[in-house]
Amino acid sequence: MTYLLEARELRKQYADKLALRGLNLQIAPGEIFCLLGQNGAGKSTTINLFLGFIQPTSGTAFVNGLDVAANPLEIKKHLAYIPENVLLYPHLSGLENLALFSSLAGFKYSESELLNYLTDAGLPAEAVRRRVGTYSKGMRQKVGIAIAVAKHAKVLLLDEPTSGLDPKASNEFSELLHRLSGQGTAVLMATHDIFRAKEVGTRVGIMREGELVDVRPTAALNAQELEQLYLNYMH
Ligand SMILES: Nc1ncnc2c1ncn2[C@@H]1O[C@H](COP(=O)(O)OP(=O)(O)OP(=O)(O)O)[C@@H](O)[C@H]1O
Repeated sequence: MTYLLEARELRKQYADKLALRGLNLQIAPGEIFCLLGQNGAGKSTTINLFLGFIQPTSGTAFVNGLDVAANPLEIKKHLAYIPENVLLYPHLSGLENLALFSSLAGFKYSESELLNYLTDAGLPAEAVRRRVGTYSKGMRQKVGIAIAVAKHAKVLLLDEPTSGLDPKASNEFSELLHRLSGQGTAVLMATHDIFRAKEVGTRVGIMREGELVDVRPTAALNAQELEQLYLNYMH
């Protein structure tokens, strides 16, 4: 099987900090893998290596079977990145942002198709023509998801996507992820939210000091057991 995301002995040394110590990870289509770990554990470094934002010191990150370092442009077609604060053009509407980003990815849609993507992602109809500068964080996340779906991204990389969202928005976000994973999208999500990880993830991985110290299928744990497991590793 071709994994949509794979890390082989991935290492990242910053000037004076070994941030990732030989990560091995495989994420299949339809999986939602949640990375848990304290501040500084190496979660964002992992995501940034898959995005090609930074270069590995050694080892390889693969997206859809392609070495990220050797195919920096090609892999971007397969990826959508949703950070805590989705970066959009604030002076453009949600509709205009979606039109712009999907055309940059090579897709031209009619207005009604664009509207469908936005409403499917849960953006209220009243907001679609409003400037993004007036949107809440949850609304920007929804535009981010609409962009991911419109560009047919096979992989979603999420860094703290639900941090600061209210419970309803966070729950809607989880439902969207479930829907996308049902269609075969692979998701890697860094989060501090153990409850959300248990609820949305198919597997959770616990990172400590640049190492993946435990990986579990979420179905095998309840939220309390997961919290206990996490805390045990943090001592
Ligand atoms: N550009 C950089 N230069 C030097 N050190 C860095 C750099 N980026 C990250 N680090 C260090 O690498 C380690 C891993 O950082 P990383 O951001 O991956 O952690 P994280 O698990 O995402 O943390 P958080 O939960 O706070 O986002 C930390 O010790 C951090 O200080």
